[in-house]
Amino acid sequence: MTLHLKKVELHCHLEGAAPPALTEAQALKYGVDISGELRGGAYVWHDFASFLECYDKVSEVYRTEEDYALLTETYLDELAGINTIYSELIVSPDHGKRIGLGADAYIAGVCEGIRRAREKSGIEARLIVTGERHFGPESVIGAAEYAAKAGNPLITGFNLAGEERMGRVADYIRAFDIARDAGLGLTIHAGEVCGAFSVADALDAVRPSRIGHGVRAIEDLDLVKRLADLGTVLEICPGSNIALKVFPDFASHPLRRLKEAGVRVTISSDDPPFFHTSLKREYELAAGAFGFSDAEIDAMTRTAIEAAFVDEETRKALLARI
Ligand SMILES: Nc1ncnc2[nH]cnc12
Ligand SMILES: [Zn+2]
Repeated sequence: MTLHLKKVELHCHLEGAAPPALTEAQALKYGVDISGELRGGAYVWHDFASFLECYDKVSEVYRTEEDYALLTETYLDELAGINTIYSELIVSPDHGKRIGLGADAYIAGVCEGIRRAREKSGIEARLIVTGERHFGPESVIGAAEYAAKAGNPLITGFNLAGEERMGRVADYIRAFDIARDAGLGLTIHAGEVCGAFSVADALDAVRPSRIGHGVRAIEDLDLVKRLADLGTVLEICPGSNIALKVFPDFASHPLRRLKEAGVRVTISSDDPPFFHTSLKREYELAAGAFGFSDAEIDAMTRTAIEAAFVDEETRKALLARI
């Protein structure tokens, strides 16, 4: 039982958190046939590529500022209900553009959702703008430029997500330079679908303070030592990794081995309903399948706050609550 533990989440894609029932209602509202992507209350995909396609299609039924406010509020309310005090949501202005809403209205809706949730429960949230590799390198630069120029105090980070097998991290350096120059925190999806080389690429080309997943670093023990020495924080999403068959089962998942090697690890849910998980379940897995004590779980939560893309005053206030 982990309900009593305060929780923090650093890695959750907003559209990836869309409850199937809400998506169903949205599809009905707009007369969109979603039966290829959502059946029997579950999202339908069979591998990483088809997951990304499903994700993009599901995103198309969130079309207005209010749709995004509702989606954000719904997810943050769920998190607050399990004792979560801080959440970083990965948002993609490109998804807003693709449905004709536009990046500004997309972000305005998300910010309104944050405001509503915070008013009810006090949950604190920040946004990480992401570029999607499968939308092409130019769009990733566009996402970085958008994040840099937005002047929105809730946008505090920049990420690279999407099809990891498309290009190498070095192809996206310009986007990260733009984000770094704007003072945004940097994180990169690496070592999820691709092997250890992808994590090494991220460190060589960008050296972000955090890496999304990074779990396949375990294939190269020198790289694991490098992560530990650098203090790079891994945003680990065990349920996602098992659903995507990155590892066959929790017994072979490297969360504990990475932690014991001195790597700074945290736990998140990634795209919870797509992967039949939730932040609640990820904390339960940490206690159950991985056998971490409450003190060890609290230490990971503290690591997450230390690595959060927030101002120092907020960080201090959050740390005081663990
Ligand atoms: N797990 C994941 N990896 C890469 N890109 C994503 N976009 C949404 N979920 C993702
Ligand atoms: Zn992710």
